[in-house]
Amino acid sequence: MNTTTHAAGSPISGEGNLAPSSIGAGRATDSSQLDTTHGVILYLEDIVVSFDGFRAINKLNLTIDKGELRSIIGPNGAGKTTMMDVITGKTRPDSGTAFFGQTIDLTKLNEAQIAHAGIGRKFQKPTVFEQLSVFENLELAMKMDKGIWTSLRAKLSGLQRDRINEILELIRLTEQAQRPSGLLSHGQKQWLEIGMLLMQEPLVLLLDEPAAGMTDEETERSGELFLSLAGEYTLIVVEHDMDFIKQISGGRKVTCLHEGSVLSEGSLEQVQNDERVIEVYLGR
Ligand SMILES: Nc1ncnc2c1ncn2[C@@H]1O[C@H](COP(=O)(O)OP(=O)(O)OP(=O)(O)O)[C@@H](O)[C@H]1O
Repeated sequence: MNTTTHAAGSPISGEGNLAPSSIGAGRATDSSQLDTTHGVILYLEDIVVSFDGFRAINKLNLTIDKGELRSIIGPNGAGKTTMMDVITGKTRPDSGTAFFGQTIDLTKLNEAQIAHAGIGRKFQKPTVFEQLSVFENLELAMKMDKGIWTSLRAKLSGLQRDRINEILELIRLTEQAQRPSGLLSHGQKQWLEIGMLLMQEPLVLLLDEPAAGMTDEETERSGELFLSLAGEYTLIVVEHDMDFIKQISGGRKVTCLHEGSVLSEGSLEQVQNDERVIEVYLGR
């Protein structure tokens, strides 16, 4: 489920009218400024989110290490979207602890402040500026805080141009740089949006069902992209496509949510063989 508004759970709005939904409102924290002394970049403890008395998140505990590529799975309604809403400040938890690094209390910040601190989110539906070229979309993402038209008119420095070219390579859209982004395939739009997130130099990227609607080839390319980003960035990927999870997880941890808390966590093999996961999610 990908609601943009919440009936309860203390909605905190903050997205501008012109900005695509994945774009945060400013520069990210320098990675050297974030205190990850114990290797932990995101720490959720006993998080509870209720909607009219129903606990969508029920004493959720989750610890993500810096540089991790964590896959989150679970049946519909397990609380995956709500968990991301809590991390990004879209929904304020009723109770519990949520820390970014050792010192940044996410429950005290709004969406824009959290984006600024270095947590970027990509929603399922690509929201690029279709009339603008791929290059211009990346350019805008970098300079969003100045406003759209000022941004487009302002001259790029050599360093900024290099950065855009670097991202174009990474998302494999160098050859499409001058094309209007509306002409890209669904998969290419998704990569462009990831590129737009990267322009803001986030430390953590939250990705909601990134493989949805992609061809097999695009899905595989996305997997390669995520694997190349892990380490330098921390990625949290919510996904239902088990082949994709298999590609990106390797020996990495996978978390299965159910009824608002962690049902199982471990390697994909461990989670897939967990009787409780088979029961509620994977089936026999
Ligand atoms: N704004 C809301 N008001 C009331 N109930 C809500 C609201 N948002 C989510 N819920 C409920 O909370 C539970 C968790 O929903 P959530 O969208 O987080 O699950 P999910 O794991 O992301 O599911 P899916 O895989 O279908 O996207 C569901 O039962 C959902 O109906």
